[in-house]
Amino acid sequence: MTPPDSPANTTDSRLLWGPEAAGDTDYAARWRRRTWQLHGSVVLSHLYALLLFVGHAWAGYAPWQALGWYALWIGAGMGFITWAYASGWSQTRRDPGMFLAHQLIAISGTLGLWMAAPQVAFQAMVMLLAFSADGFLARRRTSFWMTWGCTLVAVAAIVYVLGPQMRMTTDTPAGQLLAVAVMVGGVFRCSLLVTYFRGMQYRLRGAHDQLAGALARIESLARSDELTGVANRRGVMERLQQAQQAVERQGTPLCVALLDIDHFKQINDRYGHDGGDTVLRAFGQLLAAQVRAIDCVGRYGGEEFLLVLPGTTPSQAQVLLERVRQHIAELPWAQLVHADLQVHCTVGLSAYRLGEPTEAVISRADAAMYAGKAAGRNRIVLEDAPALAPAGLPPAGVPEGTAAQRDPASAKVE
Ligand SMILES: Nc1nc2c(ncn2[C@@H]2O[C@H](COP(=O)(O)OP(=O)(O)OP(=O)(O)O)[C@@H](O)[C@H]2O)c(=O)[nH]1
Repeated sequence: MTPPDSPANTTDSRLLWGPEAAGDTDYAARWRRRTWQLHGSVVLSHLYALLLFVGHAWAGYAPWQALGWYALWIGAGMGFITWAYASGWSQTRRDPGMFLAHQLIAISGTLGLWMAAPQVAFQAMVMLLAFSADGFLARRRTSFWMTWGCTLVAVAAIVYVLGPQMRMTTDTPAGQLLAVAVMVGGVFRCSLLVTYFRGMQYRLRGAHDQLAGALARIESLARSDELTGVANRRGVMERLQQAQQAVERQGTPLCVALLDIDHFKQINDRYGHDGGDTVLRAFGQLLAAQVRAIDCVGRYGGEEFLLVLPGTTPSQAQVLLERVRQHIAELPWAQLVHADLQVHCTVGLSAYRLGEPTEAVISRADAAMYAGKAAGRNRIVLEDAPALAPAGLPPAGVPEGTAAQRDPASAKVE
């Protein structure tokens, strides 16, 4: 019944600890409700025990006087605990669930009855064990061991002292019925505890599943780019590092490509930030659709995308990138942004060399990409290779031809 530690919101300095002390009002309300439920179940169990002892007295197995003292003791104890909960006094104790008090009242009451009416010792023992089963609920080590220690000592002492007088009340039909009722009550009380723990287990499992789901979503968000839906820089770099490790083990090829949308600033200037965002989104989604499942597309910077292509040679990568380049040109930009818009990109491609850091392969792809920009854009440049013009397009800067031929995006947006 003792609450676990809880986060602090606003604190109540009158309290030593517990949910109210930590200012967790939701948790405090839940905890109070559960405490009252448990307390209610204990009170009902005592009432049931009392009823059984009334039966025993009525059947002549126990003196009415002993029963009276028992009822008085348990009634006073339960009254005290109810007051402690209701007044908030229990919250100032180190054991706000009053766990130990519950146990001591039950154990001492049952022991008293046992001594006063040894004829019902067997029944009292069953009840004592049932009440002591609450020991499972103790959070504090001392409460747990004190409960079990007291129970063990009490049972052993009584068995040694009253052993010869102990007997089952099975010599009359009423006694048999009472013995069965006692057993049923004991088992019922234990099963209540099991049900309580089962409920707690399910609640914990539910909370755990929710947390695991939330964590998975957070992890995925931490690695994906909100605008385009592809991996963000962190995500694509992690993927590159994983690919690098596999390549180091297996010696398979690995290529990286850096794709930079040409004259993106002018796209932004002419069609607004929303138009630019639409271009980025469509660009990222097209890349993701064109690559294999083991490849990774990530937004490396503003209008720069990084492709990680494990198991791919530079010539295979060039085929893929050429296909991507053509698909980009064929995207329905007129519907997406504006009829005048044409989008193309410059790509730098490099192949991973065994033993080098991942930054090195990216830096070569970056250098190749800048070589492509310098050579007129809209082309794929392999590291250490001359930045040739793409098939079907004259190299940028060629004086003859239209502006669109030289540089479609810039020509349209300038
Ligand atoms: N709409 C939009 N624009 C962005 C985003 N991130 C960066 N940018 C813009 O992208 C533009 C990049 O411009 P530059 O680095 O000059 O490159 P560029 O205009 O593409 O020129 P080149 O790369 O030389 O062809 C800048 O104007 C940035 O503000 C974004 O998330 N959304």
